[in-house]
Amino acid sequence: MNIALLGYGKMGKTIEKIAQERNHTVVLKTTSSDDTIDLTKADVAIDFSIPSAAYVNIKTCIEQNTPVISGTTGWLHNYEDIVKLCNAKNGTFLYASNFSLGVNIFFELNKKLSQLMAKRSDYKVSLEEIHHTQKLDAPSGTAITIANTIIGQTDYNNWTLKKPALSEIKINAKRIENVPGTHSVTYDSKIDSIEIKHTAHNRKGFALGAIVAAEWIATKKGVFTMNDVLNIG
Ligand SMILES: NC(=O)C1=CN([C@@H]2O[C@H](COP(=O)(O)OP(=O)(O)OC[C@H]3O[C@@H](n4cnc5c(N)ncnc54)[C@H](OP(=O)(O)O)[C@@H]3O)[C@@H](O)[C@H]2O)C=CC1
Ligand SMILES: O=C(O)C1=N[C@H](C(=O)O)C[C@H](O)C1
Repeated sequence: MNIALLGYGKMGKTIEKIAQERNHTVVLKTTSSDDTIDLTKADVAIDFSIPSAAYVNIKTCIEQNTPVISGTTGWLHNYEDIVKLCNAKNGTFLYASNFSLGVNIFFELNKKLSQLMAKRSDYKVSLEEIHHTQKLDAPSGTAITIANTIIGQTDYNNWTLKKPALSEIKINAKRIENVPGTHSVTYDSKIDSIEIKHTAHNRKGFALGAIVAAEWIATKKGVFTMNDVLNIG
């Protein structure tokens, strides 16, 4: 498969290595210094760029009729626009806040736990995410996915980085040098605590998941999620 990498930073470089190990060819790499994207040679595009660039990158892929997956976080206020464009152009698009298999299993645990805790008003939920200090957005896209799942299953109606109201989920976003990504969900009562936690030891899980998703969407049409790729959920 010929792959275009939109964004060639920490993730772009890790994805390139895994793509080559799986006998794919990287035919294009773009960074902040590229004004144009020519996808003529690409079978699929993978966007891991920055929040302010992702929308244009994804839109360009759809307009050039190239299946695109995006792992960039912090641009989701434009997600519905992309879905509309993709459907109108009969294109192919997949977004995931986290491509790693481990986190996608963790998402399912979070869903099940939130169902079990839904009516347990003696427990208060909170989230913590820890990432490296270069990260541009807070909270992480993964933490937002986790919080939205809990909101969908319980009486919580919002998440916040600030002091939470009773109906809000507090997200603690910590920035520590070199941490690839750690997420935990804690339910606290006066009697005990229940915690689930995922710790990424490096970026290989994110990158492998992105390549597997790119292989999967290359021949499909529509808007997809990692649940479609991994057949879970
Ligand atoms: N969904 C998931 O599983 C994961 C998501 N992420 C997300 O992926 C994104 C990238 O992460 P990471 O690789 O660590 O970040 P980096 O900062 O290491 O890399 C970002 C890259 O994007 C490039 N870039 C900036 N503007 C543009 C543009 N207009 N077009 C194309 N490329 C551009 C930068 O170029 P330059 O060097 O010139 O500035 C750089 O190469 C983040 O949003 C992060 O949250 C990260 C890990 C996993
Ligand atoms: O910026 C990162 O590094 C990561 N970003 C994603 C997020 O915001 O959830 C996924 C992963 O945790 C690493």
